[in-house]
Amino acid sequence: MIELVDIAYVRSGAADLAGAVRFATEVVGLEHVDGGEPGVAHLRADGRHHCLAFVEGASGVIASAFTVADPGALALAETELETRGFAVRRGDPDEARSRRVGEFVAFDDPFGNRIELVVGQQTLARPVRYGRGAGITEFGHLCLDAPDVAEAHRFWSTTFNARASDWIGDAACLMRIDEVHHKLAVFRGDRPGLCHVNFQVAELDDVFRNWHHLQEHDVVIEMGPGRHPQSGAVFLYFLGPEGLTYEYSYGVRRITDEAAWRPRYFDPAERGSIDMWLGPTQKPVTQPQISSPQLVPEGIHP
Ligand SMILES: O=C(O)c1cccc(O)c1O
Ligand SMILES: [Fe+2]
Repeated sequence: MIELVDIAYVRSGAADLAGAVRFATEVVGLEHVDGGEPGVAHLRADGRHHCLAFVEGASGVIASAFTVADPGALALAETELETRGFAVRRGDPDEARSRRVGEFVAFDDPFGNRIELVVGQQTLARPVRYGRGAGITEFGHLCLDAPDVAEAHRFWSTTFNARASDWIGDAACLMRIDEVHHKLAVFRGDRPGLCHVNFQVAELDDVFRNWHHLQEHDVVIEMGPGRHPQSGAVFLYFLGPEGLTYEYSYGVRRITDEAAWRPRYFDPAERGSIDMWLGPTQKPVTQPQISSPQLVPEGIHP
């Protein structure tokens, strides 16, 4: 079993790189860390050098990354994935540099989501220069799509150390890799892709201030403000450029008594199973996984 220590970043293709960066900084509130790398923009939310990278090119998610403990753990992970029949590719030094990691490997999950396992993700010592006072405190979680959520849970909980914290029937599984209620979620969707990236905010008020700010800037609100009964977080989903859905949330549950926690099974047909405030619900837009032919420069295919 491979131990995931944390989420690291999402890498996403942007047809309009400047527009994606403008939205991520001025609307979402992230910092643009200028890495002097043409065609790549790094966005920062917390101590990590970045948790979101836009790469100029076709829109779509390129990869979602998780941290493992150290190079030894990464080498073991590589072997373990190969033993389980996955094609694994080691990133080359230029690719690792662009990701601000020491080393990484890439593979596709059983549903076609490109996953990267990394070690040595850079931390920046200086405080985050948030693009706007949205109240962001950290990169909270990422959510992938898969056609079979139970199968996705089986994959993440047997190959990796992910544990189900809660289920929304066969529509979603929320999984933890540390005390946070979930750092990884899988939503049911026909095709692989990134359902959303989540940023935690400091106060309840931030969610509502951000809601007004988004409305003033004509941003498409996909769902919320509402409260998820699973993590207990107050949330707001909204659609950014390039088909990327962002979520702000406040007040995510921490599971401190690991042995005592039992996952709950919410009924997706119950009104309120995703929003206790019974707001209008719709599945957030998924940013499709970039298909492998377009991935050649970035991809794992020889
Ligand atoms: O925070 C949650 O509990 C949650 C529940 C359903 C869907 C989500 O995206 C969530 O973040
Ligand atoms: Fe979420």
